[in-house]
Amino acid sequence: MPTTIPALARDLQPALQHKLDRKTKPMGSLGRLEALALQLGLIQQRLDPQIVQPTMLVFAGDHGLARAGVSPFPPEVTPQMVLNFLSGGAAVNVLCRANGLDFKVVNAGVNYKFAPHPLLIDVPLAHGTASSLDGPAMTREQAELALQRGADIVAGLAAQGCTVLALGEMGIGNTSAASLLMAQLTDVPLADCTGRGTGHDDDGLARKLAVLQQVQARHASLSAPLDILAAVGGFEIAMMAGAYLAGAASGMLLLVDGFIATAALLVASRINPAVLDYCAYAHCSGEQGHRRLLAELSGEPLLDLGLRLGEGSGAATAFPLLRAAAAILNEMASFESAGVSDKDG
Ligand SMILES: Cc1cc2ncn([C@H]3O[C@H](COP(=O)(O)O)[C@@H](O)[C@H]3O)c2cc1C
Ligand SMILES: O=C(O)c1cccnc1
Repeated sequence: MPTTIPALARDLQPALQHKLDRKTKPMGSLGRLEALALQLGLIQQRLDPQIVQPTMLVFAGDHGLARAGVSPFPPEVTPQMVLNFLSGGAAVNVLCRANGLDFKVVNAGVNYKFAPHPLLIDVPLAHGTASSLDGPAMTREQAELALQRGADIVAGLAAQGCTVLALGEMGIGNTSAASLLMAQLTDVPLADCTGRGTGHDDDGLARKLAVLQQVQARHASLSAPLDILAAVGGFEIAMMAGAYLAGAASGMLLLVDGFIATAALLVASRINPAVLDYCAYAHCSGEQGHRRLLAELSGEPLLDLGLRLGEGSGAATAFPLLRAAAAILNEMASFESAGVSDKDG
């Protein structure tokens, strides 16, 4: 498991800032696009950062807890949606095509036997996690293996030259796992970490919270991030945590999606906080808890569109902002090159 993530070297910051400041615009007038450009330059350690083979990986896994009624949707939707991803019809497919991201699905542990497919990376750890109501969702060994598999997939992308990685997820019941992870790894009360997921009404939300309180009580004694991850799952979240760590270790910019993707990042950041230097936060999800979770990580979302889907849909939507940031740095004229007068002369 890659635990060595180089701290972001800041030596290039003055030169990058100067390059941005000499562009034909009032200083700072491109706002957060300038901050994004600076971050991309620092991550790549170059004044002309390049977006190469930007890739969306959607990790899918089933959750034993889903049988306890924590989601309004049945667990069968997880494999059905994976098949939808493979045929290119889901929201994330459409948004990746619209915005020029490569797309792959990772079977991290879905309760289904998939036929081989060019878009599928089929590396399941099991046919879904056990219910965290009855015991740990997975063994500690499975959690470690999941981190490693996620990391290995991303190391493969890095070898192909990928510089921007977005992660998405699919797994009925996974807002529950994400809420439990957040409550256990931060000081935020479980009720503030728990939302409507795929659309619970008030009664459904109350039932979900009651189940999650039982799960939390069962695992309350745990404090090590890997133990907590193993206790509440899921396989897709664990592989995403490993993927973030490997992406940072390879010097990729990591585009973070919604509530579940950010919960996976929270786990990764408790393993190695340096991962956070490599992250840009695509959006603030409508899911209760996400705004607070972003604040815990000091993450400022780029967009706030009321999206509450997951799959990587928010990351795919925000990706063009990254292209815009790189284009500003690489293609805009400077006061000198364009012969435009700067203020005071
Ligand atoms: C058709 C459909 C497509 C989805 N795409 C993402 N999710 C999202 O909903 C699930 C989490 O919500 P909960 O915890 O309430 O089950 C995840 O699979 C997530 O990615 C979907 C959910 C559904 C029903
Ligand atoms: O923000 C998310 O990732 C999210 C929110 C609701 C349901 N599924 C995912």
